[in-house]
Amino acid sequence: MTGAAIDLHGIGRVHDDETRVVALDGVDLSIPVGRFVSVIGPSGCGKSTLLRIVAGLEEPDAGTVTVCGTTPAQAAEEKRLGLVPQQPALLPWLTVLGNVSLPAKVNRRHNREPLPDMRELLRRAGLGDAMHQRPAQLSGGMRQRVAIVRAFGLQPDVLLLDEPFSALDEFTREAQQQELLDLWEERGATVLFVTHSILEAVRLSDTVVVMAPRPGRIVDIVDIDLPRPRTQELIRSPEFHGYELTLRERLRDAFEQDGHEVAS
Ligand SMILES: Nc1ncnc2c1ncn2[C@@H]1O[C@H](COP(=O)(O)OP(=O)(O)OP(=O)(O)O)[C@@H](O)[C@H]1O
Repeated sequence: MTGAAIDLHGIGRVHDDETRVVALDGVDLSIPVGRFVSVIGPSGCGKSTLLRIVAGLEEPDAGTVTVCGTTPAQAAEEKRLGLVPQQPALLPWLTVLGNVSLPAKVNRRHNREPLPDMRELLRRAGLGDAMHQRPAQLSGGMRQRVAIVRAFGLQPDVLLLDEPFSALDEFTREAQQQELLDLWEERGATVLFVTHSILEAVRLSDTVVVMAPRPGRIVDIVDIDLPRPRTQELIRSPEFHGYELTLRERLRDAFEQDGHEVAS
């Protein structure tokens, strides 16, 4: 597949409760195949709504959305789409191995590539010893890692992740970021990744999309023109720091537009 993996044109979404919050307004975004794109922005600027629309879990009120050249519903049906939500929804009565294996067992996949070895994926995610435990026996961070392995296990063309590492301590977070990058590079998947962390966005992404709230919209798109792998040395470099500063400025603008005062 070539061209855009995700294409959004004029996306609008108003939540139809009494608040009539304009969660998204006039969102245009085209993400080429294989790109790693992060979305950052103040709380409530519509990041999760955007992800849910791409995942086909919510319908936009305006505009069009295409995923892998088709509708989100069709892409999801064909298992081209994987979603890691903010709260991992694991089945409590299944073991970790059972949880990550289930989607591939119950769904027909769009291609005939052999399924990955789930045990191996779990070991790589540091969950080898937890394979036969149930979700209730795991920490929040471990549950989130199970959700990531489950999404990757389906080998989707497009992977959507909503703040997947926010519950992890710093070192586990770094290890999981690396694991995600390794899987992304191996698979050539397109990734749309929501985060609140500027460092995480610069470390992982080809492109960072900055959003602002009320109405939720895209205010900037910044390409991260840094080589990979993004080593600790690179992370400490002036070039890396320059991108962090740029994004911090753009985010500050987004906060101020939302009526917040930001200390300098
Ligand atoms: N189901 C819903 N019903 C009504 N309003 C909603 C609903 N879901 C989200 N909203 C509102 O839409 C706006 C965008 O919400 P969304 O969750 O997409 O933001 P976000 O940028 O992901 O926030 P956060 O960073 O806090 O997760 C917010 O004002 C939120 O209150």
